[in-house]
Amino acid sequence: MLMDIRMLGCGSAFAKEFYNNNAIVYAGGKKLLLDCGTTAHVAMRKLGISLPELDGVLVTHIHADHVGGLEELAFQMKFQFKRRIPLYIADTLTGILWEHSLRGGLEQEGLLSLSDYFDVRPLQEGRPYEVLPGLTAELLRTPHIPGKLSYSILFGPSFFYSSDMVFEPDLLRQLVAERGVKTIFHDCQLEPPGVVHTCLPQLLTLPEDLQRKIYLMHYGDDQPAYAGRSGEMRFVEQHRLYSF
Ligand SMILES: O=c1ccn([C@@H]2O[C@@H]3COP(=O)(O)O[C@H]3[C@H]2O)c(=O)[nH]1
Ligand SMILES: [Zn+2]
Ligand SMILES: [Zn+2]
Repeated sequence: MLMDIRMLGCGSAFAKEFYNNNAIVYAGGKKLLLDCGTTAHVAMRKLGISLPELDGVLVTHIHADHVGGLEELAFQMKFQFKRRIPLYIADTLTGILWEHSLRGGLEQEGLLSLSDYFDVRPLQEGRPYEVLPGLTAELLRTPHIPGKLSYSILFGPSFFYSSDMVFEPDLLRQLVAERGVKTIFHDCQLEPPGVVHTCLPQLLTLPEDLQRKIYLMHYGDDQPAYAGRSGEMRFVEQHRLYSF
């Protein structure tokens, strides 16, 4: 077994029935928090996961449903648990995360940078890094919002986790054909048009053998109405443990 993954939430940014689309990745007996949105701390509490259990946090891009819980993570780790947790993030995003998102809350006398709170591990796109024992993560820049950096992740040899991204059918085909990807967790806006996300009707145009590899996440509160309407693709269930 390569890795396990449990979504803390599968909801879109504004979903109220589902938590933010964040996850815990398990490998080698360790835990990686994958994005840390506004609802991440409540969702972890529901699952009985306490912050000292985390062995790292990886951030895909800077939207509140993916980074809105980082201030609490930083403060709790700094002052309550007295630990600098590894923060894996694209090298292009470290400055933006601090200057445009976290600095307002975290900066104080003696604490002037991201590194004062986190053990920052900048990742270069296209290179694999060991983020948990025996598990690598490779960032792939994928399009989301015009002018905004966002990175999807290839875990190990065969698990692709989309960040928020627009429909990129050629990339999905290439990942399977050339990179050996066997499983894809993909964001999915249920109703078109897919302007900054991939929407379900677009994913339904993919060939069935590719659809069978895809699990849908980052969906809206109306997801139950789509049961049986996702072709060969399955919806990820939040809090369920998946092994790949
Ligand atoms: O140009 C824009 C920018 C943003 N948005 C909305 O804001 C949300 C931010 O989080 P998200 O990336 O999960 O989803 C985004 C969309 O729902 C949008 O519709 N168009
Ligand atoms: Zn999002
Ligand atoms: Zn986003």
